[in-house]
Amino acid sequence: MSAVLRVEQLSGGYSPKRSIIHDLDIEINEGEMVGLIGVNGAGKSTTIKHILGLMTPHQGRITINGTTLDEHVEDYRSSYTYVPETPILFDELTVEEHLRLTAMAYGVPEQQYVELTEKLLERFHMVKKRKALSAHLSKGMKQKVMIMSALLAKPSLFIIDEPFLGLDPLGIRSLLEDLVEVKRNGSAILMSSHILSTVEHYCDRFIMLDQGRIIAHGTLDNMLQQASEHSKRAVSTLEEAFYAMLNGGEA
Ligand SMILES: Nc1ncnc2c1ncn2[C@@H]1O[C@H](COP(=O)(O)OP(=O)(O)OP(=O)(O)O)[C@@H](O)[C@H]1O
Repeated sequence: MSAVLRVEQLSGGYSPKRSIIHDLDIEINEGEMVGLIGVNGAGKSTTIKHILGLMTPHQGRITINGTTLDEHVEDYRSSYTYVPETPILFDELTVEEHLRLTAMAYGVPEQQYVELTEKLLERFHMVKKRKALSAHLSKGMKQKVMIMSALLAKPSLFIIDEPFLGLDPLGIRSLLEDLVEVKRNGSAILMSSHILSTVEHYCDRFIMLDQGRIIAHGTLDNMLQQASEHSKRAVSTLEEAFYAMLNGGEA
């Protein structure tokens, strides 16, 4: 397996004098889904903004497919898609026009665009809304447009910030099933979420942040073991591990 995303000794923040995230090392390989977890303000979004290239690190190096943003800005940016927590769409474009725009930006071949678009509109129950302006969509539907665009682009790396909140149960199921397929096809996924009972079953590894530092990482078994050792009691779910690690050792 080769690393799609490699973050080495990353520190960064909003002011040059004060780092919010500290010495982060993250590696995500082809075909892996990694969950980024932590309490509000732990530094998940700040980490993601650095990986997206929206913030300049104070220290450290970030590569996607071996390339830094500074080396090849276009290669770097076209290697990932980002699904933000709050959908960002063009009000005056329809659902289909958003998908078309994504296909153009990521160089998706026409035949693939046509086939995938039909499949995605059906999978996400959006066929009837294909001609709707995004301004007229519900919050969850807007989220689905972002997700469908990401899936259409088929990048090496998916960066997904808290995807479940606006989605109905059918949408969540479709997203998770599609992410499993995305992994099977060799892409890497970094997903931030507070819905631990869901990510527990889908992520291959986890990174737990607290005050901008990694306090636990590894597979579910690794996390449970670290939390058990930390709290000196048996821990059997990711949610319990979360409490045990962050709540003064109390599970
Ligand atoms: N634009 C900003 N300017 C200055 N400080 C910020 C900014 N955005 C976030 N912060 C600070 O950075 C720290 C980490 O915030 P961040 O948004 O990365 O947390 P998070 O883990 O994504 O939280 P949440 O789960 O609430 O989304 C917090 O202390 C926050 O106040």
